[in-house]
Amino acid sequence: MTGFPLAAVGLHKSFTTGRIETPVLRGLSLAIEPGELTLVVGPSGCGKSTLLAALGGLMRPDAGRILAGDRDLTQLSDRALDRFRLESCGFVFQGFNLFPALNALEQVMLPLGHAGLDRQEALSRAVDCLQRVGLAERSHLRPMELSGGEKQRVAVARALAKRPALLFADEPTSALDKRNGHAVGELLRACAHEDGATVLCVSHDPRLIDLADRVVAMEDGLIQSDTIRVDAPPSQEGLPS
Ligand SMILES: Nc1ncnc2c1ncn2[C@@H]1O[C@H](COP(=O)(O)OP(=O)(O)OP(=O)(O)O)[C@@H](O)[C@H]1O
Repeated sequence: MTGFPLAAVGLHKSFTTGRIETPVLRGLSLAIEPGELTLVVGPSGCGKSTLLAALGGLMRPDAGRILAGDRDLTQLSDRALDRFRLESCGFVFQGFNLFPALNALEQVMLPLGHAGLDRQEALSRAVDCLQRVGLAERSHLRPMELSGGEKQRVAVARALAKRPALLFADEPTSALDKRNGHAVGELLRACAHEDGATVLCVSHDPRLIDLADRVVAMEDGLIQSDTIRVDAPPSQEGLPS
């Protein structure tokens, strides 16, 4: 699905633990575009995941607006926000969020069923995406039988299979070796460049900087720098299956 512009306008978010209120986003504004892989980098705790959660409609900010195409997510009811996520968003979470009882193929197929695809189409997309992340031979295995890196690749396949307009990935290569990390980065980039999705990725991984169209650096809940990259990406290495 082709993406659409997404913008945070003056976002504020604080978390309160006991009596201590910690401001995490401090009036942050950022606009990202379809067809681009935007990478958000910055020190641990600076608010990257909080920004991603807000832009993906997973968390409501305390103040500010989130414009997704022609909608302001902060004005939507919980139900409308759930629908927005279901229809438009794919997520790769830091903790992978896989279901213990499902094998890799079922993990990828499940959200496709929720999105209304028939079983045959869901199966064909799931098989294709598991192959693209190099897991064709391991699609019958459950999370407890998979390595951390394999689980992460299942989570990536699940998000890609949905062909979302907006793709959010939080540290999607943290458990991956050089080759698989690069290949997942290439897949995120292809999702933006070939499918036209709006792709936002949060990462410490320097391999992704080379693949990103734009690198946004955060510090203390604000944008510190915003760099459009013009370098040609390295060639695709492909994945073992
Ligand atoms: N639900 C929450 N309740 C309380 N504090 C939270 C919550 N979520 C995040 N925080 C705090 O907000 C701050 C920013 O967290 P966030 O996960 O956005 O940072 P980050 O830049 O993504 O960090 P990392 O690179 O380590 O993942 C941290 O101090 C974190 O402890």
